[in-house]
Amino acid sequence: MAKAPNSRRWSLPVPSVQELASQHLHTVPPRYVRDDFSDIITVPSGDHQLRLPLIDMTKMVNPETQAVELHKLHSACKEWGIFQLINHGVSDESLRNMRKQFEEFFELPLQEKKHLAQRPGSNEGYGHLFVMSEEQKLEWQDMLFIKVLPFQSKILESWPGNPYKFREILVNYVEEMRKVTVSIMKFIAMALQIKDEDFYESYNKEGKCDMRVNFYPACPEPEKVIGIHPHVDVHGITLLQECSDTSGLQVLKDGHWVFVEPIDGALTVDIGLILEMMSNGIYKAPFHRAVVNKSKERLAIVTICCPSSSCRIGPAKQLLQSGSPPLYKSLTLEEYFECFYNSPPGSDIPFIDKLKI
Ligand SMILES: O=C(O)CCC(=O)C(=O)O
Ligand SMILES: [Fe+2]
Repeated sequence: MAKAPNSRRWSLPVPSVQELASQHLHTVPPRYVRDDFSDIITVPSGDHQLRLPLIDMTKMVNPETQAVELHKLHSACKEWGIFQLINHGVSDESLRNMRKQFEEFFELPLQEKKHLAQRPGSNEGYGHLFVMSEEQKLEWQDMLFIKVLPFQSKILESWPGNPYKFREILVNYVEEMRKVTVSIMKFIAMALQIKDEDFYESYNKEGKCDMRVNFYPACPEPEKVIGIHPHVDVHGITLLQECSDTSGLQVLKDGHWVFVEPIDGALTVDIGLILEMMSNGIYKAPFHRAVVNKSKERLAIVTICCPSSSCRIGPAKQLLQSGSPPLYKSLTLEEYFECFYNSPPGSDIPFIDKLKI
């Protein structure tokens, strides 16, 4: 039996769900059956669904429409913590190319993908996150986790070399994602009336960025499994590219799980806990999860951004000048992640609470 991880920094190896799904099972194996969820709805119900706020980047740039769009952005971040972003400047070509590369990666034979399998001690690679015991229930997904920024030539080797254009396309994609992240953070600073340039510049050249690409195969009993368990993102900000029109991502809004309906070319932007802390709780990192589909697979490319490691994680000083008390502790990025990785899996709420004053 493999040695169990002693922190969330690495994960036990688990079977490939894609391989399981290819056996055309009629039922899912017990380890995937989630009796702990009673509210799994796997297809949008139509008329009465709430819709995520939609933010248009060009309207934030245009002086004539800026004030109104910034107000929308502020409300979206306060009330939802997540929104869909259109006209964000990332080219269709870049989105399409990246999607194609990841689709091709997941279509490779298992043996080929296993060249990138996670190793004990690290989350990087092909596998699963946060599996810490042989008894733990599993999610219905396979995942590739790679570090992308700050870019160093040695991290190239940990990226797929097959498909052969993968690395070149990823370098371009990440550069575009970095630009859009800095722009969003700049508009968020404006919406919060924070004048400190570090608030957004810390996501620029020294900013950290990882990618998590989730592949959710079709599932014979989708209402019995979970694609990704409810969680808040612990980083600064997450940009998610949907690769098809299959919905799966859900956000908890006023006690209800709301589907994020894919919009062609849009990015879904999700506030992470670091940004919640920096905004002194004005913005909230939302709980979200993914469900899976009976007949369709789904692929989501998730770019996870953090400020540079020299940045202090805690309420922005300008938000405290009016006498508002800090609601969160202030710590280094390293201390912050130490605290996260050493919290047991499934304990996101205690983790957040540990950071509150
Ligand atoms: O794949 C999805 O739709 C959700 C992914 C997600 O929440 C994550 O990777 O943190
Ligand atoms: Fe997430």
